[in-house]
Amino acid sequence: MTRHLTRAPVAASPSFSSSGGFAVAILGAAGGIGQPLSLLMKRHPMVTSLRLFDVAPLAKGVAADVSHVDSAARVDGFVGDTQLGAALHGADVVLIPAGVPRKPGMTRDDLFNVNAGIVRDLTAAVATHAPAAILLVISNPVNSTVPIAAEVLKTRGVYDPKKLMGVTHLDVMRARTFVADAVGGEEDGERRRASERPSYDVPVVGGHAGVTILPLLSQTKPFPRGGFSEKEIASLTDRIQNGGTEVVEAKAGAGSATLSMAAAAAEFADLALRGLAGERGAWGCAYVDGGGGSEIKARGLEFFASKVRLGRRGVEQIAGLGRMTPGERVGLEKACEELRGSIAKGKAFVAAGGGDGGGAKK
Ligand SMILES: NC(=O)c1ccc[n+]([C@@H]2O[C@H](COP(=O)([O-])OP(=O)(O)OC[C@H]3O[C@@H](n4cnc5c(N)ncnc54)[C@H](O)[C@@H]3O)[C@@H](O)[C@H]2O)c1
Ligand SMILES: O=C(O)C[C@H](O)C(=O)O
Repeated sequence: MTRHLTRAPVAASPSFSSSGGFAVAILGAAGGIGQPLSLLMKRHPMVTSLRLFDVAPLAKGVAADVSHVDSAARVDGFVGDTQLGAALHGADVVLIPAGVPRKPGMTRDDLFNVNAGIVRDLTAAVATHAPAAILLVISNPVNSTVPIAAEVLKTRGVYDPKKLMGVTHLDVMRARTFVADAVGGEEDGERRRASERPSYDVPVVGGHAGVTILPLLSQTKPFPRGGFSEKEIASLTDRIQNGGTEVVEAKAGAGSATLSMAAAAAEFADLALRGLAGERGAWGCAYVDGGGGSEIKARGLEFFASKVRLGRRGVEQIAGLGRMTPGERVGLEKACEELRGSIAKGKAFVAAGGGDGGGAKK
């Protein structure tokens, strides 16, 4: 473990919640997402301990680098299985962006063979060293990696469905951006001043892959004057569902979304931290156990992305799907059908291999 102090060391307590701050661990901190996410979490005013873990030795360099940013958080770098337990010990929030990203032509499910084992093993370590932490899974395919994490936590007897979330917030961020661009536009080629740019909230439910990404444009707030035309609905839905592929193709083999993902993960982690601190009104969309409420439960789907309110115990309230248009209902059918298979695949993976977590039991 390499320790970088940017302020006087805080007391060696497993959790700093009582002193007004939180301990955050990032597993996969040396990666494309992990690095900018480390920077953003270092700047978060509620973070007093930031643990940066990776199998790559670069995690120590990232920790050294980020530690020079002038904020309260103590930054520690950890490398390899033997340091994973120390990285996790007492963490309040654990973010997992570890795993391989897509290349052009691949689906997120094509990452399953590599990333399923990574998420399984890291979750096993979380179960041992930070069983009460809020666990935010970024690694793809999220629709399957979250069920994998749940099964591992169940095997270890520490599963709290309120504390496990798949991070789908990038879909929400994209929806906000694309809707604002479409509705606000740029007039006469002149760039609007930032203060004039309209801002919209669009719930995105379902999951995080292709047709499972279901933007509920009819629930956009504030609802744009004049609404959306059928053509706009079709093109916005398509762009939100394929935003990830747009970036994968633009990066041409060098990876997938990293910077926007780090921004989205940091924004979602902020909601989780605010919830932990007891703030009311920390609502966001995430892929959770029981998501979508009774309508989705009746379909037998255990996981679904929907609007959730975050609080001291993690997910404290799950919103129903609300009124949907006939077109959104068609989308819901497609999303549920695909999700059923992805969830089953994740669960079967753990059932076949056990939830013991291979090499990362520490
Ligand atoms: N949820 C989302 O919206 C979303 C968005 C973008 C990317 N992703 C996913 O996030 C993952 C990471 O993407 P990236 O671009 O950062 O990839 P990357 O290859 O740049 O970084 C991954 C990092 O994980 C590390 N790693 C691998 N195995 C590990 C282990 N067992 N323990 C700790 N660290 C380990 C690697 O060393 C590397 O530093 C991918 O699966 C990608 O598909 C998800
Ligand atoms: O598209 C990917 O593979 C990465 C991520 O899931 C995204 O939506 O950007």
